[in-house]
Amino acid sequence: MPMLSDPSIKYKPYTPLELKERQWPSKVNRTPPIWLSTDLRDGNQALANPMTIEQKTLFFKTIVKCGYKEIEVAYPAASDTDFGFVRMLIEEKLVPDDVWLQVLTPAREDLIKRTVESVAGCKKAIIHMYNATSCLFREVVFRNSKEETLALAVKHTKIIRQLTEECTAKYGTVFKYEYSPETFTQTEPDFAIEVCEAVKKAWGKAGTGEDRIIFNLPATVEIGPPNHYADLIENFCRKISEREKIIISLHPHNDRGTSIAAAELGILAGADRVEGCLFGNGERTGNVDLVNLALNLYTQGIHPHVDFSDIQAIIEIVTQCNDLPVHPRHPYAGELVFTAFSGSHQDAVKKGFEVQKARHEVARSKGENQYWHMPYLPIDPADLGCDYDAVIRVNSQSGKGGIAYLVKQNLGLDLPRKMQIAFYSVIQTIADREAREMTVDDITTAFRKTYHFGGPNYQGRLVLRSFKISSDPAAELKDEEAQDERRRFDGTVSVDGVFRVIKGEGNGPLSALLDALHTYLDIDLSIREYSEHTLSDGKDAKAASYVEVYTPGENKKTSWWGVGVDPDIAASGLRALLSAVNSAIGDKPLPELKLSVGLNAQSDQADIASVILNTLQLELPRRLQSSFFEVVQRAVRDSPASTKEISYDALTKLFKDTYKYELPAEAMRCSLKSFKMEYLGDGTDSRRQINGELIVDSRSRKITGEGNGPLSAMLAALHSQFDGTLSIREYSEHSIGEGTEVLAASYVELVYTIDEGGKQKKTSAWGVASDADITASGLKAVLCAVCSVEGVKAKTIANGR
Ligand SMILES: CC(=O)SCCNC(=O)CCNC(=O)[C@H](O)C(C)(C)COP(=O)(O)OP(=O)(O)OC[C@H]1O[C@@H](n2cnc3c(N)ncnc32)[C@H](O)[C@@H]1OP(=O)(O)O
Ligand SMILES: CC(C)C(=O)C(=O)O
Repeated sequence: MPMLSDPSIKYKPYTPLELKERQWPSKVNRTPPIWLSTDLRDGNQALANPMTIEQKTLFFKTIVKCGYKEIEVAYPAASDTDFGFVRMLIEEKLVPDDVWLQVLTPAREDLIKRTVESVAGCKKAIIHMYNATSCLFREVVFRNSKEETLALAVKHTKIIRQLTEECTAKYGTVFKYEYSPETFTQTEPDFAIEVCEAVKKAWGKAGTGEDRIIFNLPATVEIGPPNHYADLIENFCRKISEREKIIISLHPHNDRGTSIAAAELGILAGADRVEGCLFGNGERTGNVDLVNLALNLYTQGIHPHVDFSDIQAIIEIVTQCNDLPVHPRHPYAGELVFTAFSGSHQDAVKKGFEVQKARHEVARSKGENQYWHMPYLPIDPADLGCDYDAVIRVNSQSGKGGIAYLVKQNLGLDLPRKMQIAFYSVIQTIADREAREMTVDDITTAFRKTYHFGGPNYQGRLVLRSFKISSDPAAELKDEEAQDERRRFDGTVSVDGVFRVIKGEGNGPLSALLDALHTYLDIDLSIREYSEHTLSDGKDAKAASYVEVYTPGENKKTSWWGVGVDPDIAASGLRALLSAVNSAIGDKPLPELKLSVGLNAQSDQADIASVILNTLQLELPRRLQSSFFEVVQRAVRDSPASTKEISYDALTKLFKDTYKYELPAEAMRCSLKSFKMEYLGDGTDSRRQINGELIVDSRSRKITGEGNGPLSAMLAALHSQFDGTLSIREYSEHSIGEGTEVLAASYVELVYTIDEGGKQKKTSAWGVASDADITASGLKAVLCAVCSVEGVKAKTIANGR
C-alpha cells in the first residue's frame, strides 16, 4: 500500500498542551541529572534473545564501573532467570553499598510479592510499579475507567508499602518507591497528576532527600516533538503538590528520533532524573541513550558523573551482551563519528590541530586552560580512549589537506603546500581508478613509491651512497661572500645499480649536486622550491627536506617533487633532490660509465674512481683519485697497444699493484706479521703502544712504538726500522659492506723525508688496505705506502732485533 496523499485521514496529531508562560525555553542546564540505567530491564526485555545470567552479570559490572548509582536490573516476576539474577547479585555481594537496585513490577499483587522478595536483604532497593493511564490503554488494554485506573495504582502502592515495610523489618533493606503512569505523554495531563497525587497519598511517607518518591513520567511511545514533552513536564512540576518531596524522572523512548532532545528539554522543564540505556537500546527504537546524554554534558564542560574513558571496551561488552551493533554514525560511539572523508572537513581538521597545538602551547606557558576548540570535532577522541587514527580517512571525496594530515601522522612529514597538491593528484588518480577508500597503508605506500622514499624497496634509479661537501677552492680567489656560498660536491651515487663517482660545484650543496648530475649523467634540472624541517625532538632528531625541480626552458608547469630524510641536514637535502630527480628522469636512458683514457681521454678522475668503486668497492679520496688518474694516464701512454685504452680488469690490476692493495705478503717488501696495540697508562688518554713483528726484505723484525693513536704508534715503530722520517699527510677510511660482513678500508698518504748529501729529499706515496679490524686496516695501509715510497731505506739490524 502506498503512502497516503492525505495522511490526516489516518493519523491524528498530538494534542498540544496550552502552557502559559513556559519557563524551560530560556533555561540552561549546568548539572547532571540522577541517572538510572535500565539496560538490564527495558533494554533486556526488547532483545530477541534476552541476556543470560552471565551476560547480565558482565553488563551489570560494566554499568557499575561507569559510575551509575541506580540500576534497574530486572522484571523479577517475569521469569526465574530474572528473579535468580537479582538474588545472585545480592547473595554474591556484587552490589556496591552506594548503588540502588531497581526492580519493576506491574500493579498485580502476586507479582509485587515476588518482586519484593527478589530484593530482600539488599542494602538499597527501588520498587518501581507501573500502570498505563492513557485513554487508549484504559479503553483497549485494561478496559477500565479513570477511577479504576487510579484505584489500581492506589491499591497496589499500598500493597508495596506494606510488603516493603515487612522486608525492611526483617532484612533491613532500605526502600524507595517509584511510580510510573505508563503512557504519560498520551495521558490527559491533569489525570496523570491526579493519579500521582493519589499514589503519593497512598505511599504516605514521601519526604525530602532520600525519602523522596520518584514519579517517572515516560514517553512510553514518543508521540510528539520534544517541546511537547517539556511542556508536559513543566506543567507536572508546577501542579504537583509537595514538589520538594518528589524526584521527577524522565523515561523517553526514541520513536521520533528525538529522545535526546526530549530528555534535555525535560531537564530544563524541571526533571531531576533520566532513565535510559547505553547506546540507546530498548523497546522498538530504543530508550534514550545515556552515553549520548552524558557526553553532551561533558562537551559543555559539565562532568556527567559517569565515565566513558574507555568507550571501546564498553561498546564491546554492550554489543556482545545485547547482540546488537552500535551504528557507525552513532553519536560519540560509532566508528565513523570522529572521521572526515571529505576534503573541506579534512582541511579544517588538519588546520584545527595545527592551530590548537600552538594555542595550547601558549596557554600552557601561561598556566591557562587548554580549551578544545576544533572544527568538526565536538569532543577530543582521546578523552574516550580513542586515538586520532580514524580522524581522517581518504577516498575520492578527499582533499590535499586530509592526505597531508595522514602523511604527517604516519611518516612525520609536513609537506609543503605545493607538494601536498602534487601528491593529492597522485592519490586522487588511484582513488578514482579503484573506487574505494584509500587506507593509510595505501597512502603511505603510494607516497614511498612516488618519492622513492623509505628504504631499498622504494629506491629510485639514482641513490646517494656517500658524499662530501666542501667549499669550492676556486671561490677562495674571489671575495669572501663567494667563498661562503660556493660549494663542491664529491660523492658516490649508484646509477641503475652501478656506482658512479661524481663531482660538481655550485652556490650550495644542492646546486653542486645538480652540476655533478649534469656533468656525468647529462641530467639538466633546476631547483624551484626547497624547504626543510626537523622531524623529531631530542638527540635522534632528523631533518626532512623537500625539493621541487623543473627542466629549464621547458613548460614551467611541469615539475617534480622529492623528499629526503637524514640526521644530517645536507644529506637530507641531497636525498630530496635525488628523489625529485628520480621522478624527473623516469625511464630516460642515462649515459653509461665508459672508460676513455689516454690521448683523447674523455673519462676523468671520477670515472676512473667509479671503476675502482664498482670492482673493489673502494671510495677513493679526492687526492687519491687524482694521483691514480695520473698513474692511469701514464700507463696508457707508455703501453705499446695501439688503441690506448684500458679495460676494467687492467685498470683494477694497475690500482692493486700501484697501492699494494690486497697483494700477498710475499709480494710486499714490508708487511705486518703480527701486532698488539694497547692503551698506555690507565687507559684514560688515547696514547697507544704497538708491539709486533714486521717482515722487511724477507727478514723478521720485532717492533715497538708509542704514539697518540694507532697510526702514530706505528710510525714511531717504523722509525726504529727505517732511516729518515715518515709522516702521514692524509688518512681516511670507510666501511665496505654491511652487518657482520663489514670491512674497513683505509687510505694513507705517507711522506718520506730523508737527508741526502745535506739536502732534505721528500717523496710520498699512497697505501690502501682493508681488514675486518679497523686498526689493522690502517696499519696495513701505512705499510702499503711504505712499500711504495721511493728510496725508503731499512736500517741494518742484528737478527730479528
Ligand atoms: C512499558 C513497559 O515496558 S512495561 C514492562 C513490560 N515488560 C514486560 O512485560 C516483561 C515481563 N512481562 C512478563 O513476563 C509477563 O507479561 C508478566 C509475567 C508480567 C505477566 O504475564 P501474563 O500474566 O501472562 O499476562 P500478559 O503478559 O499477557 O499481560 C497482560 C495482562 O497484564 C495486564 N497488565 C498490563 N500491564 C499491567 C500493569 N502495569 N499492571 C497490572 N496489570 C497489567 C493487562 O491488562 C493484561 O491483563 P489481562 O490478562 O487481564 O487482559
Ligand atoms: C515501565 C515504564 C516506565 C516503561 O518502561 C515505559 O513507559 O516505557
